[in-house]
Amino acid sequence: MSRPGERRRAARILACCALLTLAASVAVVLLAVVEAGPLIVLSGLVGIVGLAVGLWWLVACRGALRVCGAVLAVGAPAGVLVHYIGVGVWIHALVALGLDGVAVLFGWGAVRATGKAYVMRGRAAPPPRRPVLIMNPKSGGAKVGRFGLVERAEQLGAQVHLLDTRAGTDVEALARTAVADGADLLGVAGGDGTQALVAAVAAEHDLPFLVISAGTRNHFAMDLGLDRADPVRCLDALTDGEELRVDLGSVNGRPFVNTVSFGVYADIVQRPEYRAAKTETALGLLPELLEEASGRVDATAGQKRLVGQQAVLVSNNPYATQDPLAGGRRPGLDRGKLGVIGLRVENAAQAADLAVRGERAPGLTVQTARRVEITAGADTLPVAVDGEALALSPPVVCTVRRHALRVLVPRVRPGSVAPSSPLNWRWITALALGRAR
Ligand SMILES: Nc1ncnc2c1ncn2[C@@H]1O[C@H](COP(=O)(O)OP(=O)(O)OP(=O)(O)O)[C@@H](O)[C@H]1O
Repeated sequence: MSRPGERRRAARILACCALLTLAASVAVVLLAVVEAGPLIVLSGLVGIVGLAVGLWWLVACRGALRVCGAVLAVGAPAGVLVHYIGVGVWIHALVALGLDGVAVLFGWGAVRATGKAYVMRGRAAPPPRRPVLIMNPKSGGAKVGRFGLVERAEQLGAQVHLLDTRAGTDVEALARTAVADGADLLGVAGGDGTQALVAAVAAEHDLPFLVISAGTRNHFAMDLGLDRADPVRCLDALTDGEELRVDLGSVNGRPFVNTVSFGVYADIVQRPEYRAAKTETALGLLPELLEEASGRVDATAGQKRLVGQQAVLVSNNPYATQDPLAGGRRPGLDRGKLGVIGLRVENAAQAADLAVRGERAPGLTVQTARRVEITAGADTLPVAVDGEALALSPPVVCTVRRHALRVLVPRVRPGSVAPSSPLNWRWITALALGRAR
């Protein structure tokens, strides 16, 4: 489907389907209200509030209140379900939820058909002649060995350096030596922290950088649209690649590709016991960390001041926070902006407010900025940079360098591209009526 006329027609059909499905969902809810009375709407709302309050008590309190929180967090949604079963509308609820999901899918289909979905555009790039790849044999549960990455990379003409995980390797120095020896591409098979360090050296020398999804989380690879299930596919870039220009973050001069966290999360990941027992460690520390004034940070994001935040997340390009289909993803890595999410929740009422009103609640700030400065009362601040635990001296300044990094990616990438902004139903309606520009 390449011609504009055909695309427009397809977009209009999909927009009509989205609106019809949404209307069907509303009709099902109205039918349920007619059959069972308006109390079911109130019941749903009470369920959401109960869940939020329960979760707050679970994470922020200890002892009996924590137990009550766990019971409430499970009991509130279960209570709603029992109520809906009792009055015979649970099928309505399920069908309405399902229809909402389908409506959103049609909506995004319409957006994509118009070509309005944000896509990072690659440009043709010649294959590298002297690629050097740094591989971490331990990352991602030994993916380098399991997927035979060394052998495959060497078959494709790359020189491979394995990290010495016993002694520890200075990856930055290794990358600099490779450049001095004539590498015309640097690449990493490993975690995002290692990716960032080598990416910065590549950016400094204006060399292309190759990301191989051999880490545990591979968030950078995910938002580049790379295959996270099979890291071998990332090596296709060496023979059939294209180049993306993406942004590189910097926190007090140290590079980052994904996120920098301040506040409770950064504090928790500093603890040595965290790696082995994530949930237990978090639950053990959260009540004090959420309460303590000393752990709070202030942030200045562009013109906006965020005071006394329990957690601040700064990301290399903003996350699609409102998209149900794109949650936890960045639609583009090339917009020259930092995403900023600040959280300040003092009590159960504010947690409930957050659950009901989302981004409109005062406890949550979501915005973008080109520079973010974090200050705190303490001399050193725990900071998680791409998941790595560090301690930095405040003020901590995060900036982003637009298009600083050339990333060589396979021309054919299976990773889907996340939509760029929340679905705009007014625009979808205009599209369905043939009035959208
Ligand atoms: N520069 C290095 N030199 C030697 N060993 C390293 C180095 N960096 C990491 N390692 C070792 O490799 C292990 C895994 O590394 P890393 O945390 O980067 O990968 P990962 O946990 O799979 O990725 P991520 O959690 O970022 O997705 C570390 O626990 C450490 O033992």
